[in-house]
Amino acid sequence: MTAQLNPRGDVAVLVPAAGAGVRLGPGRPKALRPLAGEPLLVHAVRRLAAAPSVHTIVVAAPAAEVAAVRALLAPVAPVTVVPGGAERQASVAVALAAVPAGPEIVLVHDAARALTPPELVESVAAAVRAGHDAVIPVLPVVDTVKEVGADEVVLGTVDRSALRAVQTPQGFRRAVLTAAHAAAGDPLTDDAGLVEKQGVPVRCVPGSEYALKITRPFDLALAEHLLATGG
Ligand SMILES: Nc1ccn([C@@H]2O[C@H](COP(=O)(O)OP(=O)(O)OP(=O)(O)O)[C@@H](O)[C@H]2O)c(=O)n1
Ligand SMILES: C[C@](O)(CO)[C@H](O)COP(=O)(O)O
Repeated sequence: MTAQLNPRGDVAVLVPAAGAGVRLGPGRPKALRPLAGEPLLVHAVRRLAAAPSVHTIVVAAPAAEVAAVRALLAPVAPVTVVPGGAERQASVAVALAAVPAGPEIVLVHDAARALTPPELVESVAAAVRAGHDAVIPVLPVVDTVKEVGADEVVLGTVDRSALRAVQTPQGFRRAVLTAAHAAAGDPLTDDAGLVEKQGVPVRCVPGSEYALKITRPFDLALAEHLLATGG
């Protein structure tokens, strides 16, 4: 059944989904690869559409797959599909430009984080609504972290108490994200990085283990297991 988005919602979600998935190995663009019989992107969009605050979803698809992605997502939720760029940052910029007037909170969410629960979408949006201009979900770093030289010899042990692993969705007041992308230079790996460069404080909220980024084959196997066991 096609989900309905909330016409009174205040959140637009941009979904960069144009990556190749090189680290996953040869195959179709990552967002279109199957997870328990459905493309990663379908899992991701279904969960976004289940978040009550979401008014708009814009997907940046691989340029050659725009028509296919429109057809794929039509039964899932009403979404806008645009062609993505060569870098994640460019894909986000194209999607941002396609957001209609209305939503004043914009979330950016990797298609590759296909099992992200709607509750995380809501908690990030709520933190922006509460007055934080930029919000990221984070998890503590669980391993010891070493700085290593080019010769693979350890230079030192990093104090991990101040480190966090960063997930998506990352949430922003719309004007803040728009300004950060307008000022962007060389591509960065996340949108909060662009906002940081503008001097805007970025607030952390608790992330979710289910928001793992499916990057390597092990991650896909883990996601399959999580789905099979009720994730
Ligand atoms: N030009 C790009 C590159 C990445 N992405 C998206 O950004 C998210 C995070 O990127 P990542 O998981 O690293 O995906 P890939 O770039 O596809 O991975 P790889 O580096 O292994 O090719 C993904 O949903 C991916 O589709 C995008 O929209 N446009
Ligand atoms: C945006 C992101 O998912 C936050 O962890 C991450 O930075 C994407 O990085 P990648 O190198 O493109 O996987």
